[in-house]
Amino acid sequence: MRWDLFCRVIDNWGDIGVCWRLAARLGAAGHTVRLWLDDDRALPWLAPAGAPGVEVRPWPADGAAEPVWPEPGDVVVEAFGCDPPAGFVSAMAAMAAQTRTGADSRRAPVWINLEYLSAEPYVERSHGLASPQWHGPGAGLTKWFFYPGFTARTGGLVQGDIAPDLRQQADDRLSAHGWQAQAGERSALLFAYDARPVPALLASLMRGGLGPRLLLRVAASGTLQDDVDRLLDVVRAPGERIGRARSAPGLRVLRLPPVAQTDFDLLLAASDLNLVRGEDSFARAQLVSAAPLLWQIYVQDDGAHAAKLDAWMRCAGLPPAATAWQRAWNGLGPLPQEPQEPQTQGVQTQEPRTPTATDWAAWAEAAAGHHRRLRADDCLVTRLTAFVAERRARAPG
Ligand SMILES: Cc1cn([C@H]2C[C@H](O)[C@@H](COP(=O)(O)OP(=O)(O)O[C@H]3O[C@@H](C)[C@H](O)[C@@H](O)[C@H]3O)O2)c(=O)[nH]c1=O
Repeated sequence: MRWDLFCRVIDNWGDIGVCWRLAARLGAAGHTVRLWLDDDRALPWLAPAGAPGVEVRPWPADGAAEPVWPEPGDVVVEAFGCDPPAGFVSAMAAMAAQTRTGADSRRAPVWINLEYLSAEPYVERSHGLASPQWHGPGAGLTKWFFYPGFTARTGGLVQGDIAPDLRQQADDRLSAHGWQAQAGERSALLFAYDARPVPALLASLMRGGLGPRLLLRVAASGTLQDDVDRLLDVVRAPGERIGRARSAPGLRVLRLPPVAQTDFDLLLAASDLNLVRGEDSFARAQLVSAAPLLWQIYVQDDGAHAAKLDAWMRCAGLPPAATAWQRAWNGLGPLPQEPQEPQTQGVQTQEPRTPTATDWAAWAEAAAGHHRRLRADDCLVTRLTAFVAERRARAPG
């Protein structure tokens, strides 16, 4: 099928990261995709080689004159409710009108709103719902909500071909760059918005079974690289990327440049712990790696991110110490080794508990189980194409 995928880059790299992954996967499955982007500045490093079947087209800035839009394809996907341009939607509506009057045998495109990923219960309830359009250029059309998710009653996750020997491939690739861990050293990938609790978190994790020696690979993170350097005391002599951390003995730090998304997957696959953020790196880490992950969630002004985090932790079956580390990483609770404040007068205070290697082992087991369950599911692209085929079958012509 021919797909038009609209992506508005709001901030960071999640919008383009999610859309590029979907576009590339659709292309790999034999579809053709026009990816309409309002900001393609990340593409030269995120997707330097492009992808078969995917053509990137500019989406003119708001207020700029709209181009003469080509005829819409079989499916139009707007990512995260980004509202495709009025001229394009008018063209969709015109196709639908001609189909209805029998003036044209082509089908109007199926219009999908690809939503945010969450493990919250509303996702199963809302997945696949119709949103009839009453006003504006799309009046008369129906937009369909498609929710990625972690269960069979959602749209699933973009999986694609994940090679069984990905970890080996990853280790080889990292060795070629000199980014590999040394013998007896574990490795973690840090991709974060905010580096504030990093040294204390790492010290706690290393005491809790991740140590005694750790290589921390710090991914490019946009604006926060300097913070990470300062907090971890990274040595910044020319050509020297190895550093040391103030509060975590046994830690070696490697600062990475931005890498292509396919290489980013290898970094995730090669690490014993992934500290990921946003949506795409978070989703990907649990698919390409059986190792534990810590998710730095995108903060929402109304605090809704806390419920979103809790829902995912339940779905991933995180054991107690992992839950505490996860909440602490997001500023939602203390680190496991810190004394707990009594909640109410008279209630016995929980003893401060230092995490142990058992905590790490329990977490690793839970993470591996969650990874296996996800990998047993089919790909979002399979579910999306089936969903589209069903809509087309119900509205023939
Ligand atoms: C560091 C790095 C990232 N990447 C890619 C991986 C991902 O596809 C992408 C990062 O996207 P994310 O992990 O989603 O994190 P993110 O935080 O960058 O993105 C987002 O989170 C969403 C929840 C918000 O709605 C978005 O607006 C956005 O903030 O960048 C590389 O390809 N190479 C790299 O070196």
